[in-house]
Amino acid sequence: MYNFQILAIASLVAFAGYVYCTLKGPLARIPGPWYSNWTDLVRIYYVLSGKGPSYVQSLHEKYGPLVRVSPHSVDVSDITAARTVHNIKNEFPKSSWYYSFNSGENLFTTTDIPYHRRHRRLLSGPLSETGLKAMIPVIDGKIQLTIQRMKQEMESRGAVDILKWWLFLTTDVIGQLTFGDSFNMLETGEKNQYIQDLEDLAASSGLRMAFPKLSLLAGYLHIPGLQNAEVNTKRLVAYSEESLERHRKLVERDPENSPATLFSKLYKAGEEGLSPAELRDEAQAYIIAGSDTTSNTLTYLVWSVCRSPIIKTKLVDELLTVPPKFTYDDIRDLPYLNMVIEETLRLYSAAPAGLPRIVPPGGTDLAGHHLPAGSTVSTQAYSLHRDPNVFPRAEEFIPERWETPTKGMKDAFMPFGGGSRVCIGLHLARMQLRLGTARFFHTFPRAEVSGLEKMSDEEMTPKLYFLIRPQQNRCLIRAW
Ligand code: HEM
Repeated sequence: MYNFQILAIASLVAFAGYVYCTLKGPLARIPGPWYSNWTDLVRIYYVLSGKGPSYVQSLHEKYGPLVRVSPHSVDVSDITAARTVHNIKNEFPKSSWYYSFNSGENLFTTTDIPYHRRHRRLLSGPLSETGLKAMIPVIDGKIQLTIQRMKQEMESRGAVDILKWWLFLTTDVIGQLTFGDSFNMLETGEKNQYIQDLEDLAASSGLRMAFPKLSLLAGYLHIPGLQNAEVNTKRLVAYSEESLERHRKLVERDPENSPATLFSKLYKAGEEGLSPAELRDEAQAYIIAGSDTTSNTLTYLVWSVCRSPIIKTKLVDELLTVPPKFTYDDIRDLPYLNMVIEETLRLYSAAPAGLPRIVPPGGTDLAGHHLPAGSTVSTQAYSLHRDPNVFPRAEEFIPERWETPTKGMKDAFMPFGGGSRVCIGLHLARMQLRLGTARFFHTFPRAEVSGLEKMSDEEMTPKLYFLIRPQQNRCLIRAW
């Protein structure tokens, strides 16, 4: 009986301590729903249902620009605060959550600032606009092949699944530019093992990101999605190692005649290059970050344009002003084409969810509140791009809003992130978006949304995971 009393008192004291710490916790005074002070489970529920960003946006609408989303993290939608968090000096490092992507340590996942600086310095040149010039013929060749394959599918099926073909395009492009060897999905019309593995990984990514610590134990716990992640990752790593080694040997043997890649000049290790293991892990980052992002953007762009005859006519009329055998230089600066791209990146940001960062030593003041060192602060493009004061009629697709963008619009626009961790592939992405859109509407000026196979507009309401995607993973267009 005596022992029971001691246990009861100890439990009561522990519980009171927990309540006290929670109510006096460092983020307890930040506005937010009461439960977010106690548990992360509600947020996780929405993340797993593909509604994380819209849930956080609903909290901003209710509680203001800084909102507590879990006991240890906040999200900020204030534009000045977002630019402070994503600054060029890397003062708010990425949180270790990025390691749950299971792609090793690379430019995208690393939290180590000196490592990031060195890799970014070495990898930026080939992905700059100038560095990419030499790659344009390869990229354009693959885009023209994509259009040809779309035409064939249109003839045999009566509609084209543009999501499928844009994904084959962007994956073949990044494969070619990374390994010097395409995945040949445009040619075969099928996904290979590498892409299957990537897709399986993406399917379990919600679970891994919602419960990052669980994925570390995946080898010991028999949880279906998580266990496969280990197998998929091993196969992806092996593929990258073999492909890079093959290309490295080719470059050694015949440097003049081997296909140039984004890594060609980095094969030598040491200060001026990256080791084989480092290159392998960067290859993973490129393939993962450089495929679905661009293909989903192209898909939402074509679908949005096809839904509006006025927008489509304006775009097609502009494309008729360039020579029939146009090159990238002919279309690069077409005003309306670029407005359509900006509006797609705003409304259908490929990476709409929170980008978590750690508050540096000394803490910080954001949007009128103090955040202590070590807490997690996120910003999400989904909210920044829907600020009604900056983007009136924010839920509507209006390319014309980019005709004379205000400073507020430019500051709030963060589809590629910002500061020192801004997307390194943004020039490559823009190149594919411009050429892909121009070639598509030049070839199919009367394209419209198809109703074949029960395709509906509701299907295109995006699932909002870390990346955006249509509900049924397809988008049928009558391309003619
Ligand atoms: C429309 C297409 C794309 C979108 C919307 C997009 C979006 C983003 C965003 C939002 C980030 C920042 C993530 C963060 O701060 O947590 C990022 C980083 C990154 N992206 Fe992209 N991306 C696109 C295309 C590409 C392509 C084609 C590549 C291929 C090279 C790529 C490679 C990367 C890498 C390596 C990083 C990490 C950069 C660093 O931390 O220094 N992305 N991207």
